[in-house]
Amino acid sequence: MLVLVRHGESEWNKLNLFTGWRDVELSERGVEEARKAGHALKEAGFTFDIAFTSALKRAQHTLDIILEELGQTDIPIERDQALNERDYGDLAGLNKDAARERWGEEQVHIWRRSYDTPPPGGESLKDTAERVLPYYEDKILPLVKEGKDVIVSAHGNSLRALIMKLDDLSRDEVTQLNLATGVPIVYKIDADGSVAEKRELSI
Ligand SMILES: O=C(O)[C@H](O)COP(=O)(O)O
Repeated sequence: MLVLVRHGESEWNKLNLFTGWRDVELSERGVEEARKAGHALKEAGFTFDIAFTSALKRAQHTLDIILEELGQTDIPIERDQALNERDYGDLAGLNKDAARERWGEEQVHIWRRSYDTPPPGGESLKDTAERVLPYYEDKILPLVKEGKDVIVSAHGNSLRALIMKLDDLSRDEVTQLNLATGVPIVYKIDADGSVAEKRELSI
C-alpha cells in the first residue's frame, strides 16, 4: 500500500508566495493539518514500514508529525531532493496575485498547472516528473510491490507528477489536478505495479 500526502500549509502558502525549493516552515495551521492527517491514518488503522520525504522541512515536519500521531517515529525515513517541490525559478518569493497582475491570469495558470511550460528559470511539471518518476520506480515501487506499506510526504507538484503517472492522466487532465494540503491519498498497488484502488482519507 502506498500513501501520498502533501505537506500541511506552509508559512509561504499562508502568505500566498511562490515557494518551490525555498525551505520554509509549516504554519500553525499546517502543523494542525499534519496532526489531523496522522490522526485520520491512525483511526483508519494504518501503519507503515518505511517513509519517504523530500529535502525540504515542510514535508519532513509533516511526516514527523504524522509518524508521532501513529506512534511510529522509529521507522526508516528516506529523504531525497528528487521528491522536492518543482523549482519555481524566478517566481520563488513572489506573491501569486501580484504575478497575475504582472503577467496575466492565463500565463500564471500555465506556469502553475501546465505539463511542459516551465516558469522562468524553473522546472515544468515534465521536468519535475523526470526526477520524481525514476526515484519512484527505483526506490519506492519495488518496496510497494513486495507488499510493504509506504508513506510519501512531499509537495503539490512533485506529487502531481507522480499521480499523473499512477492515474494515467493526459497532459490536459493534469492541468485540473490540484492537491489539498494534509489529505492522505491511499493507493493499493498490485504486484505488477499497477493501481488496483485509489481513495482519499476523509479528514
Ligand atoms: O511552491 C509553491 O508555491 C506551492 O507549494 C505550490 O504552488 P502551486 O500551487 O503554484 O503549484
